[in-house]
Amino acid sequence: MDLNTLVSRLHEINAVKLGQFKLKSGIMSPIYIDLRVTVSSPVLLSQIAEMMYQKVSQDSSMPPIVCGVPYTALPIATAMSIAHDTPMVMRRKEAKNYGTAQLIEGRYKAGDNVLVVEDLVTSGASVLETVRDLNASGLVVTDVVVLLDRQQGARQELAKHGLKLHSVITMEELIDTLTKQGKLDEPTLALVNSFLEANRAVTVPAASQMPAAAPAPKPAKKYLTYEERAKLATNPTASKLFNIMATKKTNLAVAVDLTRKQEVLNLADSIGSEICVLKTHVDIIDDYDQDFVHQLEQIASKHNFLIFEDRKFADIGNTVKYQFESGVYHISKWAHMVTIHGVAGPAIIDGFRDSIKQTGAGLLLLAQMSSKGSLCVGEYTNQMIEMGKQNSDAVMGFICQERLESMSDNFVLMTPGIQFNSKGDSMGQQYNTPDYVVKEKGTDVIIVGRGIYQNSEPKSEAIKYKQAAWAAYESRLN
Ligand SMILES: O=c1ccn([C@@H]2O[C@H](COP(=O)(O)O)[C@@H](O)[C@H]2O)c(=O)[nH]1
Repeated sequence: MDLNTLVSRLHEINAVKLGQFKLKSGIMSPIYIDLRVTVSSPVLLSQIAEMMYQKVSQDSSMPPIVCGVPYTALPIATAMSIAHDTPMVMRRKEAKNYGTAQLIEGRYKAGDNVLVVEDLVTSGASVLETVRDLNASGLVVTDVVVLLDRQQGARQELAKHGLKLHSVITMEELIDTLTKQGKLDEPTLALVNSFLEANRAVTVPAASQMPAAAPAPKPAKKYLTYEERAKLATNPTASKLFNIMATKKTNLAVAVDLTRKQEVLNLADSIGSEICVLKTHVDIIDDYDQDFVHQLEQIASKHNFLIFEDRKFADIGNTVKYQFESGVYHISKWAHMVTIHGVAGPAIIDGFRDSIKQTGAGLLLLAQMSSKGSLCVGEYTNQMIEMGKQNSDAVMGFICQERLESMSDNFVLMTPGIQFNSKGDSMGQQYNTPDYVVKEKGTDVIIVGRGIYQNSEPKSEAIKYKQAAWAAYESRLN
């Protein structure tokens, strides 16, 4: 099929849309190419796949495996794979948290070269996300093929990572052809041209960034040290916490769920040398006042630990802003980190931005919970991880029960529901041991409550938890 026919067919099936459209990069565009509709035109879909295959074969040698960028390019890659008997692998957008938990599905071996197939590119961000996961699984990517290059910086961005972009048609060619076919009127043409001129380079969002100059792919190292993670952290409190853990050799956080302020302060001072974080629920303290916070801050700086208010915010952005900054507790003034649920959607994070900009505090997203029958599982968990990745300046990590493959090393993983000698309580709490969650499940910080503060010797019990969690961390490095 020639380009003229291709453009006609795309126009006929309404894949070329004119109006105002928000692109993945966030910019508004007067033209939008929606190749998802091609799934309803199988002959055209297979012709598109063939044109893309031929394009790569002309310019380079065709890699032996194809991988479509989810989701629009999956049918294109599948059509190419079937027509040429070229094996395909599939990248999951989020690793599943059951079964094999693979990010890349299909049969392959480290070092195999994969052609990345995408419908179109603007900044190149989606392609880079897929390349990053393929690389992390030991696969090599040298070539990327798209139907349409929007000519907004992707070619240059991909080249920085050693990736050659092949495109069947460019935006200029598409516009030119539509104009010649009488499908673009003068005012629209002027609008599209000035948009393209003003948006020659669209920035790749931080979440899609890969190290410049694509590294020689090698199987990912499983565990980094906390010192190394401190350097990767994208939130200042995450970095601080990794450093405190490395310096004090402790990955123990204690949940002090006591109801009198003096009890909390006494325990904080007694176990302060053993912990990296002290977790509070200030709304359960009967005699809470600002003096309590003042004293707790002094104890925290004396022993070099961080204060974590486990408030579990869950409302709309505007409300959580007040809950965080105002009221009786003024949490934003003293808490180094707080927990939030994602049920309200990602805009909840905007409620914290003003404060966080000033203090560098961190948000912990509840990706999983320790209680029986928790609804924070499966796709919800995946969405929380994605929310964290999209806001990695504000989000320092996750409350979770296991390290999932999609949780990158810049995040701190904190796990409640820890006791040596109990499996749970009568109200749904479930317990695991420090060794199980840190070594077997790969999380970073254990959060222990009643196992320590209800013990008759809380300090010596804290030392036992600290030693067990640290030994689990050290042994997973080997
Ligand atoms: O999934 C979650 C999230 C938070 N928590 C909190 O951790 C402590 C655990 O206390 P224990 O006495 O060790 O059971 C408590 O403050 C919870 O609010 C959790 O348990 N599970």
